[in-house]
Amino acid sequence: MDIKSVGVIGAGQMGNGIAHVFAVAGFDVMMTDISQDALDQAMALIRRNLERQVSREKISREDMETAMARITTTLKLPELGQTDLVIEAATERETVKSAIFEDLQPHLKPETILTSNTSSISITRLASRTDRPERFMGFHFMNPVPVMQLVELIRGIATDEATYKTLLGVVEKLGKTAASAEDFPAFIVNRILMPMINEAVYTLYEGVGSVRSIDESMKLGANHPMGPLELADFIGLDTCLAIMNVLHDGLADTKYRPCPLLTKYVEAGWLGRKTQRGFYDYRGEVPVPTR
Ligand SMILES: CC(=O)CC(=O)SCCNC(=O)CCNC(=O)[C@H](O)C(C)(C)COP(=O)(O)OP(=O)(O)OC[C@H]1O[C@@H](n2cnc3c(N)ncnc32)[C@H](O)[C@@H]1OP(=O)(O)O
Ligand SMILES: NC(=O)C1=CN([C@@H]2O[C@H](COP(=O)(O)OP(=O)(O)OC[C@H]3O[C@@H](n4cnc5c(N)ncnc54)[C@H](OP(=O)(O)O)[C@@H]3O)[C@@H](O)[C@H]2O)C=CC1
Repeated sequence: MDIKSVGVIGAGQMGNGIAHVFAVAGFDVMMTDISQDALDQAMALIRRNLERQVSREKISREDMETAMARITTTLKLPELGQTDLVIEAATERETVKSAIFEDLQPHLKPETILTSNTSSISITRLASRTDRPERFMGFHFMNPVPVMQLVELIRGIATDEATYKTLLGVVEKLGKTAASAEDFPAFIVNRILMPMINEAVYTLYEGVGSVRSIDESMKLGANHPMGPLELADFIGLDTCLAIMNVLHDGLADTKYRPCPLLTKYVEAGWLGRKTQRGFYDYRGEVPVPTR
């Protein structure tokens, strides 16, 4: 199937990055969210990130303006029904995602491919609640989307070969690299990355290191571009906790139990960069550790 138009659901950090890369690659993009504020902020952020690419001579100013013109926003989810490919990038909660697909379904063209950018939730289960499990896939971008090369492709049990091949072609058109993962909790990247982040939180919780010493250790001692706590703040602590819960419930193994300190931060509403406070406080000039 030839994909020309894309619908993006959720204008958070992933939704805006996904809209950005699809628009630059020449697709028409329609983005929706439940809040007009989120849509406005996302458009402003896309412009800022495109400006950054122009200033680093990654794209021309003309290409930037063409890309911006390809993105439209709407608060009306049904309007996305006419797009060729839908990418759901709303909050990492199964009830939220299922409700979105249920609301969208009556408005979909028969041939539209449905995908979810979920970090961890069963693709087979999400697909089974739609009218097209054979045209449903996990389409997992990494953060920040304009920079990260990888896209995980996750087939549910019913996904057909034509859908998989279509998405492989889309990834190629984006100039990114696809990796196939089987549909088990958190797939590949987060199955490995999230227990490491959770372990970093335990290391903090048990007093083995401070926020700063843990992050410095992994940056300078293991050559990670960001320390694990800095990365957790970057991803969003709510998302990290949601992924750990999916791993814990889905694999029924205590080695995946979320650290109580991670839970406490989320309960406080300290979700990382997006709320300006997490393992670091971002409200001042420079980030300051909160423990
Ligand atoms: C949770 C999940 O489900 C899955 C996930 O996504 S897990 C998270 C995966 N992501 C990571 O692990 C990210 C780890 N961190 C990094 O790789 C780096 O710190 C980083 C790329 C985010 C920033 O790198 P940095 O060197 O500190 O910053 P900076 O110099 O500003 O940026 C590097 C480049 O990216 C570009 N960039 C950064 N953010 C950008 C954005 N949002 N949009 C466009 N370009 C961006 C910069 O312009 C810069 O480009 P050049 O190489 O052309 O100069
Ligand atoms: N953060 C990361 O590093 C990565 C995240 N992901 C996955 O991407 C998805 C989005 O994550 P992320 O962008 O970080 O999360 P954010 O919290 O930044 O954004 C989620 C957005 O979805 C909106 N939303 C919530 N419910 C609905 C709805 N019913 N319809 C439309 N929009 C809705 C939220 O609005 P409001 O704020 O008003 O609730 C918010 O704007 C999750 O599934 C996550 O696991 C995948 C790869 C990396």
